[in-house]
Amino acid sequence: MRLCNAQEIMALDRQAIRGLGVPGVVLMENAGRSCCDQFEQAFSRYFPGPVMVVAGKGNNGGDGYVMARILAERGWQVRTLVLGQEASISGDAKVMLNIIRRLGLPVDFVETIPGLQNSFTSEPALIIDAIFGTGLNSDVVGIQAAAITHINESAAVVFAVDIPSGVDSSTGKICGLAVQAALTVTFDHAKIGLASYPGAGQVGELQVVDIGIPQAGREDFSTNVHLLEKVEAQALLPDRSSSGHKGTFGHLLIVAGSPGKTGAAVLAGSAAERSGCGLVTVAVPDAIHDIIEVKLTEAMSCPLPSVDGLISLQAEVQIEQLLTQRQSLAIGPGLGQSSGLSDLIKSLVKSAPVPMIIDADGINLLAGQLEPLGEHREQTLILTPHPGEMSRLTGLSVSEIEANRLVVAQEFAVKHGIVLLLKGARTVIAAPDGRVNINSTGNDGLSSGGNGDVLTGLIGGLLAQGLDGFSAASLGAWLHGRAAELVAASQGTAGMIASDLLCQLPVARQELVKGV
Ligand SMILES: NC(=O)C1=CN([C@@H]2O[C@H](COP(=O)(O)OP(=O)(O)OC[C@H]3O[C@@H](n4cnc5c(N)ncnc54)[C@H](O)[C@@H]3O)[C@@H](O)[C@H]2O)[C@@H](O)CC1
Ligand SMILES: [K+]
Repeated sequence: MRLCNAQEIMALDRQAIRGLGVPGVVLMENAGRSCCDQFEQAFSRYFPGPVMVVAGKGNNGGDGYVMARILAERGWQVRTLVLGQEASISGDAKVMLNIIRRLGLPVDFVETIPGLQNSFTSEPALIIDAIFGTGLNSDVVGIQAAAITHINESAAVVFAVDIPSGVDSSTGKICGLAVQAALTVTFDHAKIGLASYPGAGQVGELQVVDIGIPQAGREDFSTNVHLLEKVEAQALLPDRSSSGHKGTFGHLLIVAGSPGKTGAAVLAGSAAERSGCGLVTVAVPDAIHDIIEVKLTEAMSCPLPSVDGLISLQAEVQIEQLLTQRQSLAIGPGLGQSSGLSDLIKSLVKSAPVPMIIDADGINLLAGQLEPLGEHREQTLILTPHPGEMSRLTGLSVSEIEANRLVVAQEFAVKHGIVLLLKGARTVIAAPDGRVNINSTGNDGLSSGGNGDVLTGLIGGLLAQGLDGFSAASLGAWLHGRAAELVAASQGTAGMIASDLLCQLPVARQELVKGV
């Protein structure tokens, strides 16, 4: 699903209104009416209410006045609370406000927090949040903040117009606080903030409705952010010839593992086997090679020279030799930390002749020394940090990263010319050219050790099958999340372990192949 930011939707509105002459009140009427249709469809069991529309001073409030009028016409008991003086409402919103005033529908204007408290004394069954939409441009304070607190503390079911008030529509950042909605109806396009956490957590069910912005005039409109749903994931599947052999489907080299972390190497190797790639070699420190030999069945293994159990810098020659006959490299899971490993990673980033994915300890080994990222060959480079690793890479705090996941990932990818996959609920995948996918699959069962190793092996395997970095990372994230959903369908999420995902990876892929 295409996602747009506030500027993009405003540009579309402007083009419709100024460029094509579609009156703004027509769009507002359509928006309010579509909201009413969705509202009634979802909440008919609450008929006839009471319903309270809480309106801000802008056009989001204007949509709220339209809803108040249409719902009242349809028999609902509606009253409207405007956060501001009547004289402060202008433009299209004023036109719509005037109509409900002339109709004699109940409207209160409140300017103070004590006034607001009086207005919330009678509890509505349903609240329509029309305080802020795409026009929100700073943290919410004062009466609007108090209104949002009242809405969230109320037992009423909440419907959000366009976006839950307080969520930044361009980023998903919560501007101080935000309405928690049960249903959000948004206009023309889903906004980035509705799909990207933390804002996505405020949305409830999401519906996108047409409000009559013409298709004509959109020729120049392109958005570079997408919600990665099944249809988008399907388009990323690598070609697979039925007459292919193991050499056709690529050979991945995984460099991973250390004493105490053999499982990371095994999980990455096993996931790569389940990715559809033809051959997998797992190269580990010689100190643990015997263990890996026992644990891995289909994948090949290879011992690398080690110091104190960790792969040493001397391994570089052997890795380069192996890479001459491999199509991709995955490095990082369970590697441990040493200065030799740090030098090895930096050197491989610069010289690896194949697409490469770096995860876990591989990322930590790069932290604070990002210069090599700018020197990597023309080959694809993918980094897959969780927010803690992203914090070490960028110097930002985890809360700063989590508050602005999309922008942080996008800026890093563009700045360093790499693919950056930021893990977490709604994983963000950012390309060096600024494109971003927000993954739609997954669940909290993925919040346990080893799942990142599975993702690394899976993406490495997709790279070996010839996908470009952005596609491999995106498809890998989708399949990984979908596999977790399939596991959860039979056993729930608590107690799900990383190896549970392995058998479900081909099932998830098959869903895409078959389009079921
Ligand atoms: N432009 C159009 O043609 C249409 C717009 N529509 C609605 O209009 C909305 C956008 O309307 P607006 O641009 O008027 O903006 P909003 O209604 O989202 O916000 C109202 C105003 O609040 C002010 N504001 C921003 N941040 C604030 C803060 N933290 N504290 C206090 N005040 C703050 C801004 O000046 C803004 O104009 C959309 O979300 C949608 O609901 C729809 O009616 C469809 C048509
Ligand atoms: K809203």
